[in-house]
Amino acid sequence: MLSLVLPKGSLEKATMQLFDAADLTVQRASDRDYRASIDDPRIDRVRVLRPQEIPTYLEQGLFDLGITGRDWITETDSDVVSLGELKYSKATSNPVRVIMAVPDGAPWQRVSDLPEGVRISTEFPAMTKRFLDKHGVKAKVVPSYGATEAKVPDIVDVIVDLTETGSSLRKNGLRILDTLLTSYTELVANREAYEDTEKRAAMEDIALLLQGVIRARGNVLLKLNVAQADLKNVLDIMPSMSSPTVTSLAGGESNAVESVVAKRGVNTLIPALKAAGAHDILEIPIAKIVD
Ligand SMILES: Nc1ncnc2c1ncn2[C@@H]1O[C@H](COP(=O)(O)OP(=O)(O)OP(=O)(O)O)[C@@H](O)[C@H]1O
Ligand SMILES: O=P(O)(O)OC[C@H]1O[C@H](OP(=O)(O)OP(=O)(O)O)[C@H](O)[C@@H]1O
Ligand SMILES: [Mg+2]
Repeated sequence: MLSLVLPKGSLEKATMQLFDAADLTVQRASDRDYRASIDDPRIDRVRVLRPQEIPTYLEQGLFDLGITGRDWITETDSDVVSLGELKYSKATSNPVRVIMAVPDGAPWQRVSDLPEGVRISTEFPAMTKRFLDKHGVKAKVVPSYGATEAKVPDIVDVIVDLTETGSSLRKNGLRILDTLLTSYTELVANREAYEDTEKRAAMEDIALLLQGVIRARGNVLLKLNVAQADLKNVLDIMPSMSSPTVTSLAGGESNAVESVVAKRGVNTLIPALKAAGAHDILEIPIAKIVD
């Protein structure tokens, strides 16, 4: 029923992993296979394409639903409907930023310091021109097709590029002057398809599954048993999403407690729970959390 377009490149691996974890496994013969399928009654066609082109194809109605970065939606100024941010990038769950950067030793401290005729290389010429206009800077914007950091200081004076971990900027001796955009990966739809009741329901189902996986990341389920006398001590230190579930065990003075907790911190939490009187402690991975 829905046609779906997924990003090739930086987001490809993380997107395939997300769909797999959402029980929407993308089937394809190899990573060179750009026509894929998903064994799901709501999805009838899957294509893998460059994220730069995805907003335009969605706007034109060539696909109903897709995944791309907010950076390319902004750059192409496409009229699409967002079904929400999906919090993952190439390497982390943090957003990427479109930044303006200059060599460490450059004399400029802010955008308005840039002299007339300054040369700027970028994969985002439209966004860069809008930003320069806002700051009243007249520059020569040169389109880049990648490896943008390598072009300063000899080919251009300034770059506008993406940064995620900051490692490319550090390796190339660059300093951030300003941020043009903070960009998450997004689930986006064609406007007309989104207005169709059945298609919208299918899109929302898919969004729910994908968000459920993202929400579960970094969390685990802890289950334990504790005697009635120690219950309060255990509950005092047990974190939870809302409040821990407490069930009394058959025939006695003992309780089972379960709670969703952040994985980070479990290394200190489990010994603390044990010291507070908990026993039979289980740590269980969670596939999805749907609010
Ligand atoms: N660390 C990252 N570096 C680059 N893009 C990222 C990163 N994390 C997420 N993205 C997103 O992935 C998309 C990158 O698209 P792009 O077409 O440039 O792919 P690419 O992987 O950079 O391809 P190539 O390696 O050929 O440059 C953008 O929407 C961008 O926001
Ligand atoms: O902050 P970081 O974690 O270092 O990530 C940002 C880098 O990743 C992207 O490059 P990409 O791999 O797309 O290569 P390209 O420049 O050739 O497009 C982007 O253009 C930056 O160079
Ligand atoms: Mg790139």
